Amino acid sequence: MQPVNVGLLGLGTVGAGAVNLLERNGVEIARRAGREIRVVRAAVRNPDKTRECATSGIEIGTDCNAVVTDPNIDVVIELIGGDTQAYDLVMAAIANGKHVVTANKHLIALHGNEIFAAADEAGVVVSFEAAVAGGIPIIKAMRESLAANHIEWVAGIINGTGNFILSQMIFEDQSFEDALADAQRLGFAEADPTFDVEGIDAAHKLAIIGAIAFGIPLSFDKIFTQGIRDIDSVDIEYCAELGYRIKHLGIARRGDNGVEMRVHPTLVSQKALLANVEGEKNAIMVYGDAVGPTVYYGAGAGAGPTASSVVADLIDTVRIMSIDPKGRVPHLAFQPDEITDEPIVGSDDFVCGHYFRVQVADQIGVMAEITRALADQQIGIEAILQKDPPTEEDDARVMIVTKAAREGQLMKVLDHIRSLPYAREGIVHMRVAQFED
Ligand SMILES: NC(=O)C1=CN([C@@H]2O[C@H](COP(=O)(O)OP(=O)(O)OC[C@H]3O[C@@H](n4cnc5c(N)ncnc54)[C@H](O)[C@@H]3O)[C@@H](O)[C@H]2O)C=CC1
Ligand SMILES: N[C@@H](CC=O)C(=O)O
Ligand code: NA
Repeated sequence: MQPVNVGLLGLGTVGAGAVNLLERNGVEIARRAGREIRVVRAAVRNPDKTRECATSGIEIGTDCNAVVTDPNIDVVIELIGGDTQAYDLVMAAIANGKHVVTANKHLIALHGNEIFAAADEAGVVVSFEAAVAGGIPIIKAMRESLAANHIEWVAGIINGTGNFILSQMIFEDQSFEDALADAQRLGFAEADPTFDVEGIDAAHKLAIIGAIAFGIPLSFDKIFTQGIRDIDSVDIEYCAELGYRIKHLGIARRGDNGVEMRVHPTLVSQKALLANVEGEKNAIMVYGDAVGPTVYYGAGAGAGPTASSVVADLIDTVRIMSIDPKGRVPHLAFQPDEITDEPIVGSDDFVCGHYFRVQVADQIGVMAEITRALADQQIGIEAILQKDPPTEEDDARVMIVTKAAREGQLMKVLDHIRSLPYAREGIVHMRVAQFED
């Protein structure tokens, strides 16, 4: 049988990782795919740059359009990132009848609805396992292996760079900036690392997870998004005393009013599996009504792990090239005409435990006032910690973890505390994870 010809867009961290993997495991990969797979052409920005992979046998140029229109190419792998040029190129590849593999969550989260419709129309597949949690086969697990379940919630650490930074700050005493620089050097970070530290990359991934879990359109712009930049090391310490780790989580959950989709720093019980996921590792919990909780753990970033998913998608693509398009696994798990809009709830309706840190003048009655404000909103207390601040001698710091409560009610409490004459400026608020392993 004729080999399958692949055209590559971008030969950076993941592109080189994919070429290396195809080279190293080529024989075994061909035995699995049923055909030999060869990368015949690649478009790069700078052809003179030294690559992290062998390039013999690959025609290297700078014209991406020439790759996506090349009649000799069967599958296009898009690894340039971003959602402008990548969008035009992926749509052009589809229009030219090519199957596409991409690791680009930014592209899928923002334009996936349109891309998948075009792919279905053209009878080609667009695969994107590497786009969510790098090397962890979470798309396949949710789209195929859990297909019998009503999925109730998904919660996970889905940005390797952010988790790496938090781990380095806690265990290596590294500064935020130094840890981010290391993540960039190691190839985990996005081209624009603000995507990692501001939670945007995690929100891209959560949009994909939510669509696949609940049969809704990709809804990136409706996701509540907070990053890790404002996490203060004192809160890391206080939360540890209270029995929690701070993790940056993406959470998608079906509630009574619709679907909750949120990305933010979260207090996770130290005993929970997710609390103990370190470095660039990712872990995702999926709760299905039949299967119960399941956990998927592994490397969420880096050349090898991401290439593992890219090449697995490529093998799948080769296997299904001869199958009738109607019989293929749907892009977003649900048949295209079964995807329904559901309301995505606003932050006032999030229901979870809350952590807040407030600094107050150390006077009699202050604590009673704070606990009364919580009681007035029917919010129970899980734990309280009081500490002296390092400098202001007449002040006290109060840290409270509440029981599950509607966020709108908690906000009323915080507004009330802010209005008290003895409350200092700047209340820190984080949410507490509600799931159990
Ligand atoms: N690095 C990682 O751990 C992971 C990356 N991804 C995704 O994989 C994709 C690629 O990421 P990396 O390989 O890390 O990025 P990278 O920056 O190392 O590589 C991208 C390459 O594409 C080239 N490029 C950009 N625009 C181009 C154009 N118009 N024509 C030709 N070449 C162009 C760049 O020069 C660069 O060499 C991104 O979408 C990223 O979000 C996904 C999962 C993990
Ligand atoms: N920058 C991303 C790469 C993988 O998706 C991350 O750090 O998780
Ligand atoms: Na994945």
